[in-house]
Amino acid sequence: MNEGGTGRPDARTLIARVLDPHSWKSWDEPPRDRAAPGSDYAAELARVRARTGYDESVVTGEGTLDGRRVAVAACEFSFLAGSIGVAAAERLVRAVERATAERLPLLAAPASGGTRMQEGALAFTQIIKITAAVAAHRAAGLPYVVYLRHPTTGGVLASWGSLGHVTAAEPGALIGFLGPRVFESLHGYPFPQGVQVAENLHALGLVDAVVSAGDAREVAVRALTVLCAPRAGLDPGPEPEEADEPVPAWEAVTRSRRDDRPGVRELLRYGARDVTPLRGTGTGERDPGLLLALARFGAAPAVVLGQDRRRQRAGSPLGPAGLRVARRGMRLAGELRLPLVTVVDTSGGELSKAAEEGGLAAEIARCLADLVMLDAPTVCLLLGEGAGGTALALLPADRVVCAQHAWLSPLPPEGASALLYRTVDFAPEIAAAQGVRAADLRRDGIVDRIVPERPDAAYEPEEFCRRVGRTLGHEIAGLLDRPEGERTAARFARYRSLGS
Ligand SMILES: CC(C)(COP(=O)(O)OP(=O)(O)OC[C@H]1O[C@@H](n2cnc3c(N)ncnc32)[C@H](O)[C@@H]1OP(=O)(O)O)[C@@H](O)C(=O)NCCC(=O)NCCSC(=O)CC(=O)O
Repeated sequence: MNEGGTGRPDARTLIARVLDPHSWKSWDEPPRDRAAPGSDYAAELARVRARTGYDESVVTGEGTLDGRRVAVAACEFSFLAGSIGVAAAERLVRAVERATAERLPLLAAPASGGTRMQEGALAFTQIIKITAAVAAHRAAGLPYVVYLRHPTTGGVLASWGSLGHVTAAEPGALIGFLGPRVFESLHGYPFPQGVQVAENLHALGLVDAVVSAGDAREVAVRALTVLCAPRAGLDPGPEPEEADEPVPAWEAVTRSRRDDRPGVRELLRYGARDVTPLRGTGTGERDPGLLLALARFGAAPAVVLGQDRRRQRAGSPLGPAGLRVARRGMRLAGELRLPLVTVVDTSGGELSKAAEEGGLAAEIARCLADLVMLDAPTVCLLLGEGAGGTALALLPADRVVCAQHAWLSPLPPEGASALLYRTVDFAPEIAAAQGVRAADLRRDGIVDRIVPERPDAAYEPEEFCRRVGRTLGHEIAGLLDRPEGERTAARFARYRSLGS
């Protein structure tokens, strides 16, 4: 076991820690060096090979992870800083192509100084073929999970390091495009501290998690349990219970606003399993009001994107970034043909200069468009409040499930009252007149199923969340058993016929 005196595992040690014991099989063939015989570079390669026991900066192969066959590509930093020349790139690309051909999920663990300087421009362009191979793997609907290790820089971060469906990073790892040593030599002063650090990238929504090498196995197992879950033949369980007693509209509105009403976090805690939270857009934007996660409801896998009412109330109203996070979830679901569960629970979107300038209305439009067009089974859960365009943005699913006291309305009832009568006093009457309740929504073909509250989700949060989880699992299993074309045609017909 070589920790290189850094406390960080080398490539082989990391692979042995993550995969099932004795399951590793190398795919590596001897590298075809670009170094001219007798050159300094050839001598350097020979020295590094003798010193490290690695024949190149990249190690590839397969093994099992909790019994599941996976392909693996990892960098070895002690070998010329994990830099990527033609031979390393060729090895990497062959492994990605083999993973695609054999329909294996791919785990990548880069740690690199980027393009290998000794090989110049041709090495630089290898980034393209690596990216193309990873893109083709993803386009084949196969999961790609990345663990960014210390340090990951340059063209490696700008290609296979940044293309994961899920991306974790090593604690304290230096992760940045520009090598800080290069920056300092060029400019004469150091690059700002605390920028190119895993924790900062996590805070900003550029990576999903910061995970020690010791915990990487568990995180990968959990993510793949969802990403690789069967997409057909799931047991839908018994027919879920339904609520048939309509409640007065204003009662539903007031109950939906209780502080102790369970939200999307409680739903994931009590009603789901194998939850992997994802962070932000993955491209540097986040919004605490929108939670994104992988999870399972019973056996049914899902990408969950949920409006977190508590976070919204605590000063993070749902803005355009939140809807861009939601659209990341939609892309993930579409690419991997994973069922999508959207959770609506919002008293309305952010009303501010920043939200307007950030394109809130346009993001609502793009969410609606992405969701109605999505090539994946979709279920919407109306969980509580459902006011305005940011609620509607997550609604148009194949199936819509509504909690008994949830509601949907173009504005909060107080806003509608103010709009019509210049006072909020008529909110209860307006709520009743606008047909916002679960029973009204079902009558109008907007909702398919109402989940009972006994008598209020706030009184029975755990049991209510389990009931909702069972209902979502049932709906997903039913959708997965329908041919995709039929499912999307039905979705179109459903929303085309609203009101007609
Ligand atoms: C990655 C690092 C932060 C690691 O710093 P450390 O202090 O841990 O290690 P170090 O700098 O001593 O590097 C270890 C050894 O690897 C060598 N080394 C580092 N990066 C290399 C590279 N890309 N090609 C060839 N050798 C490289 C160093 O010269 C050194 O050699 P020796 O031990 O013999 O002294 C730093 O090396 C660095 O800033 N590298 C440059 C990163 C970068 O800007 N890459 C962009 C490349 S162009 C690219 O990738 C394309 C693009 O940007 O789009």
